[in-house]
Amino acid sequence: MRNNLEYFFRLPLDKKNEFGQLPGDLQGYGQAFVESEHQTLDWCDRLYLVTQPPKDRDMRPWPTTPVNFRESIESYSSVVMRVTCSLMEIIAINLGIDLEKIRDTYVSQALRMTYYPACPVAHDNVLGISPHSDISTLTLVWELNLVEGLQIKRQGAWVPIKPQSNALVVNVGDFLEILTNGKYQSIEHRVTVNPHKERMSISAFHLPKFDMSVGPLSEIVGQELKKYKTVRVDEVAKVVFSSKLDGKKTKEYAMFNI
Ligand SMILES: O=C(O)CCC(=O)C(=O)O
Ligand SMILES: [Fe+2]
Repeated sequence: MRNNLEYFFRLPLDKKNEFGQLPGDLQGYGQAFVESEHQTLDWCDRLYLVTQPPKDRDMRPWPTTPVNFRESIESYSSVVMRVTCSLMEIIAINLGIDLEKIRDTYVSQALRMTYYPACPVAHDNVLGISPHSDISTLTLVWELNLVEGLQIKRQGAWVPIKPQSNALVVNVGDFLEILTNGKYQSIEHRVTVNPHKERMSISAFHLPKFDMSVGPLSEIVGQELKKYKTVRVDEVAKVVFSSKLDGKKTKEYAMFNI
């Protein structure tokens, strides 16, 4: 997978554009979230694909170069889905809830593969990815070439996450925060640029079924006050995925404080 992704990102632009995003569709190769000519762009290239469940796949933007790329995306997708299922089982036990109650909340998966070129004229305003929290239940991030850049916000300060070989970073997403009425909190994060080294990562977002609504689980809320409204997943996703990632904007749409 690592070699295939690297090979793909190094192809000439016209070859990559054969699998480019089409207007109105987020899937494929490109720089998402370009709203205006005046906005600051994130310093990265992306390949975004919906990978699970298999019936939701649109194969058009799945690259055919290198030849076994599709196969490796498919097997990577199933492996991270299995890891996610195990993590969600542990989370359900930890919360003292029946897994069946949340099984539908991580059945969809999308992979965002990102290439961050080295940025020799690093500038304070340039970021690999602007601060945001993920619109997911759980996100598993693989920092494939072990280059630093990912940072999480902890007690108001940015803390670098040191890449580990043979390890994935697990981010709690906004839907898990909503479902658990804030018991699990989504994490704000960003990616900084590196003046010398390029960086590659794959984020696997696990999301609820698109046509369902998600709100705090009654078993978890109990006598507490509900902190979030019940929202339709497709509506939240439409708003968030079509706007530039930005911590505040995501929170505005996803946190739903009453
Ligand atoms: O590149 C990374 O390490 C994280 C990327 C990320 O936050 C995202 O794709 O949402
Ligand atoms: Fe993220």
